Amino acid sequence: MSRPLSSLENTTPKCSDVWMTSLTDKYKARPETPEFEEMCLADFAATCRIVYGKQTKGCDHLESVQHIVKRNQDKYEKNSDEIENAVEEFEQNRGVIDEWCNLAPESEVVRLECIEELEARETDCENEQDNVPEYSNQANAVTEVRAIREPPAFDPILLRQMYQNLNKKQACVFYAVREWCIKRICGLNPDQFFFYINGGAGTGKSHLIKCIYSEASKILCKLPRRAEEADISNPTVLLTAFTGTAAFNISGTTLHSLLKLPRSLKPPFQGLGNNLDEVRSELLNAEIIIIDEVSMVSKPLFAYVDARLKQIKGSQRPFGGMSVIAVGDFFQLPPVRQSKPLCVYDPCEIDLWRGHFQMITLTEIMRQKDDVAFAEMLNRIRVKEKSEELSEPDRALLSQAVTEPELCPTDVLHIFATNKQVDSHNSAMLALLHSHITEIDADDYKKDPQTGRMARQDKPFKGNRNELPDTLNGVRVMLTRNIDVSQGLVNGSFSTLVRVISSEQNGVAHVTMLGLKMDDETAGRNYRNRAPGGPDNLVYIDRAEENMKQKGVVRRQFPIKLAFACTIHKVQGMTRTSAVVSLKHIFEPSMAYVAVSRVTSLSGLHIVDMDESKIYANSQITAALRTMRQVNLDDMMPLLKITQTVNGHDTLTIVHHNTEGLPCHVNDIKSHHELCLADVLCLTETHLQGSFVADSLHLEGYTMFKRNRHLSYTNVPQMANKCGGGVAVYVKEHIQVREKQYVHDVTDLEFLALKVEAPVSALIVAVYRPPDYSVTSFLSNLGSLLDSLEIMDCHPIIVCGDFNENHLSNASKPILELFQSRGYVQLITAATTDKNTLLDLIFISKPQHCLHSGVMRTYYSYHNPVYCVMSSNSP
Ligand SMILES: Nc1ncnc2c1ncn2[C@@H]1O[C@H](COP(=O)(O)OP(=O)(O)OP(=O)(O)O)[C@@H](O)[C@H]1O
Repeated sequence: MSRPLSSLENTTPKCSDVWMTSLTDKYKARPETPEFEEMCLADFAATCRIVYGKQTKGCDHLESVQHIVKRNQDKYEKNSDEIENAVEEFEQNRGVIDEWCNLAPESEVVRLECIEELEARETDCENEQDNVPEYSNQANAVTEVRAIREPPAFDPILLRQMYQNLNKKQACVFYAVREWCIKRICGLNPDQFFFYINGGAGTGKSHLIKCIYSEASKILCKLPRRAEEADISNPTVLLTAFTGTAAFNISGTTLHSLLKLPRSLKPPFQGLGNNLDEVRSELLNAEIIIIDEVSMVSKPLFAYVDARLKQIKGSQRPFGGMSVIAVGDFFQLPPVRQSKPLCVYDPCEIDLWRGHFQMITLTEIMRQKDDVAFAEMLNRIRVKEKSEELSEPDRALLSQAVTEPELCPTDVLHIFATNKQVDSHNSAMLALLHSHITEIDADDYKKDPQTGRMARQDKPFKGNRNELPDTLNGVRVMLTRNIDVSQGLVNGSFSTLVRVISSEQNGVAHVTMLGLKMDDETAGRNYRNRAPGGPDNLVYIDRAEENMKQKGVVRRQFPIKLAFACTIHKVQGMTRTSAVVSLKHIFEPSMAYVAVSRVTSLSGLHIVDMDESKIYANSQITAALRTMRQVNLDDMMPLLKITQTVNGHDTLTIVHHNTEGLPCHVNDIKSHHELCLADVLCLTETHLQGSFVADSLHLEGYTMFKRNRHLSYTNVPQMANKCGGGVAVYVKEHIQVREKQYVHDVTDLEFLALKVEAPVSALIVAVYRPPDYSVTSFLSNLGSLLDSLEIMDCHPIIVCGDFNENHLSNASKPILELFQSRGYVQLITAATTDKNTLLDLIFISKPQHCLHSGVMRTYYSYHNPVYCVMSSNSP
């Protein structure tokens, strides 16, 4: 090998001393001693330092590498043998942990149980996803496909009551989504929205989303469609939840089954493959997706939903361009597998939350609304930090529920933190209530290596599934699988085992079906009366199949387990009148809150093993929600906001609404949060007939004035005899008012005039012009009316009503022109109907008296109400 360049540069061109020996040359020339004879080149290179001529001169510190290594080993690995022995001993005996166990036995038990519980939850979760019914597997039951095709059929009467019961905050959200849908069908292309509906347990989140789902579906089905691409019956709103229980609770479907999500969410993303066309044709019309129990959705699952919707919709916009309503309470149970909740930022995961979602918080507790003190206490413990103490009043209230286990009612659900506690309670209850217990063996099959067939085993393998007690009357059981989500036969449904059906196989009785009385009477309709012996209204379930951990073994067993007690993780979303809750071994934030908030009143709650330190929230959630953007919903209920700021003593609030039928909508009017703020409520299209007024039409605190259609037309019989029309005005009882029954020279006009004398003096007239009533005749009669009002010399004059003249169109507006020619101003500027037209108008002779005006919202009429707030102090 040649010498280094630096050395060659110092030689003459004729110099022949250009070569030097390499490592190999030195190896070849190594001493012929036994030590070097045996040495390979690698060892030689590693242990023998190559010393060049120059270096040897005057160097006294030459030392072999081997020597250095040995010296360092002695220095740093002095105790290595002892350490190795100690580790081995520790592995064998776990001495340190045992020592800890001696010091704090209770904590150690809890620690071990928590590990066990977390493992169990992870298995549960796998089962959860595993058990989502497959599209093709259910030949004879109602399948998930049908659940999608046929939207949840809510009873219309019940649904109407649910709309009427919406509290103010719920109603604001409902109207916000409703308005978005109206804009969508009117072609106004509103922006995609991402709402997160937050709220403690029982604040009515599920109630609200059922209402939103129904209303949005009703409106969006009017969207123009391309017939060749989509079936009109396909859903426009997807109602989903993470768990089967939550899905059934809202009559929806699980996210997994709807979007055909794979069991493992690990990257890379798995597309729908051959199923894409089928799923796309079902979901192409969908505009909004509602996801309930979002607090249990992990970030990877959320990212999968986003990717799946992008694929289905063929759009790269977030969630494929669909608007999303995520619903849930992050202060309740978190996602499984230690994943961070969606609202907590994690730089290692795809974040679809922070940039998109805006929050709406429901605060009024509806579940415990008859026990307000309890409800308010629940709201406080929901967000209690670990370092905080319970306040004295809250401690006192909770202590009313604290009791001893032996004093608790045995027939109510017991809720524990760990599976071990649950199993022990279930066994104890079984022994207490049932003296004779037999077990239903699992049917286990194993692949025969010779025939390749699955052969039934004489005896079942031991497994992690419970054998079931064959004993009748009163055994409480819970389903452990999603048998049929659309039918409410889901993992976590409670029931009582009532009947066991057997048939003989090879001379041995073999249990083939179990008859259950479901706690939820609406569950399992299609599974009833399947057993011989006539209808008994029981829900019959069959054995379900699952792969066992042993390779090639399949088990067929009834997917139920004892349920005198259950874990806290099974009760999220449940409402009970009574429950026993143990706070022992609670191992996660929010568990205590979820458990104690299931009951409707404090009197139904029995707490055992009270431990205040177990009641705490996850501080990461508190921090994340504090900084989340809020949706501003003030505009949804403008009158509510205004009446909080004005002084009711010297203002007069006038509302007009075309009711499209007073008798059928009077309950909607009574429950409307803003209509009841009107001092003068003018209603058109009352559809009333005759002089009799039913009690139901009475609005509390109001005096009613009315004029039916047939009295309004003297010279136009075809109008007088037609159904519909009619005007009524409700005036608050404290207001001094006189009806102007006979207004001079005015005929053939549907109107009602009142003179208000205090607190604000005004003439108020409600008018209705039917769309088929000639404009010329109407204008002539309206002109006469305005003349007569002028003569009364009382201002301001307010004429409100449905004039069926669209003030948002470019067409001529003769009615507006007539009013303007008399000096009136029209106050309403925004659309008032579901077709984006402005038909409901308020004309005022002295606009300076008007403080506020605008459009309110309703759900039960094609028209929205309009309002104006008048002041007596205006110039
Ligand atoms: N506006 C309402 N009027 C009357 N009852 C209501 C209303 N909202 C909710 N409820 C009732 O209150 C109870 C709790 O409501 P819901 O299940 O919707 O609450 P939630 O917020 O979803 O609770 P959780 O977080 O525990 O699942 C239910 O019985 C429901 O019917």
